[in-house]
Amino acid sequence: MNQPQQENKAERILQKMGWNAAFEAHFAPYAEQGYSVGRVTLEHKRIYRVISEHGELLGEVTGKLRYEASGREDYPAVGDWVVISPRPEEQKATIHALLPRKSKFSRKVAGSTVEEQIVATNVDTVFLVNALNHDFNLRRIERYLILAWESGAAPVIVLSKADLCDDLEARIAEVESVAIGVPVHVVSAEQDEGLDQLAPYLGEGQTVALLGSSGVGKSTLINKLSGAEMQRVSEVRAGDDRGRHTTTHRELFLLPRGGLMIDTPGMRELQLWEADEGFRDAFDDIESLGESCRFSDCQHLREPGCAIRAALADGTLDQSRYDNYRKLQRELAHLARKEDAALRAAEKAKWKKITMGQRQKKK
Ligand SMILES: Nc1nc2c(ncn2[C@@H]2O[C@H](COP(=O)(O)OP(=O)(O)OP(=O)(O)O)[C@@H](O)[C@H]2O)c(=O)[nH]1
Ligand SMILES: [Zn+2]
Repeated sequence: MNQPQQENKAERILQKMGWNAAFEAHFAPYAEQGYSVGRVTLEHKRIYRVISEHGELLGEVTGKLRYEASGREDYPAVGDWVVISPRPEEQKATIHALLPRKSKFSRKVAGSTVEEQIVATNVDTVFLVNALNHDFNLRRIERYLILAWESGAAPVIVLSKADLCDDLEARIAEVESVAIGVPVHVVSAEQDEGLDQLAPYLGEGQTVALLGSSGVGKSTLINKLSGAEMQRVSEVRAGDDRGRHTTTHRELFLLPRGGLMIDTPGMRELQLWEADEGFRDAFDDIESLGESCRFSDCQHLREPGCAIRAALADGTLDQSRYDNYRKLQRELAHLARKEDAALRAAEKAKWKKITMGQRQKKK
């Protein structure tokens, strides 16, 4: 292959992986210094699988990055674009830096620490998958919307298992009333219905992540969109073929018809933990109603000129939506208090360690 052809091919790989002008602009200063770039598809014990124009490489971060990192959020996560120096002959790379994230899904690290753990980044669209069976729950959709808005990815509601529902119109109307302006699509992965509605979100280089409770049909949907029993099945089969395992298992993967899918275990267990902006976006209707109360510090209890109570009375605001709003607000406030307490405890422990160290030195 001649040089330009090779360059074109390399560029095509990056484009398929979601490379765009915005990332390119952030990368420009690194490019000048001769660095390459790649996207993280899997993390395992601080070893990162990275797709680059040099193919798939195993990356490790530099000591400098580790030294300068103030927490887990400064380390690469699945979906990240990373600045690398590749060693293609060894299929390895050194990771020097992360490019700024377009969006991120995070959760609190398990246990009493208050560290943020990033489970997926640079997601363009998040499918909020909800089954249209007895599990259907508007309040859960409201909760997922907070997570979605907080992440910076655009939410799309996917109502799955349409074959189990005989009142579609009513369900859709209910969902639309709590997810104002959010696209809603009805599918049945099992019956292969409605899936082409999802194609626009899966154009070349577009990244989608799935959020939804256990059993709503996320794996089934991924398998259908992959056009094959790709995800879990290949992992099971990998048991008798080690070589295959390493080449097939990824948490960020290309779909055969273009588009990328993120399916990390962390995404599947995502809980609400910190979401000021996400909360306001998800309940924009209620928040703006509250702003038109006569008193700016209205508690919406007995005050005259309360816009919220007026809306509840005339039915423009649904009581159960408002109740959930209050409930989630309390929950977030409670989490924030817990975090503050944990943060203070961590600070205290740190200072104790430092002062003890100093005392020891004096001895
Ligand atoms: N009737 C019907 N069943 C479906 C449909 N899609 C998935 N299912 C069934 O729902 C069950 C759960 O599906 P999964 O795809 O494993 O659900 P999941 O969301 O990946 O679940 P977790 O892996 O636990 O998060 C399986 O028994 C599927 O066969 C559908 O469109 N219609
Ligand atoms: Zn009020």
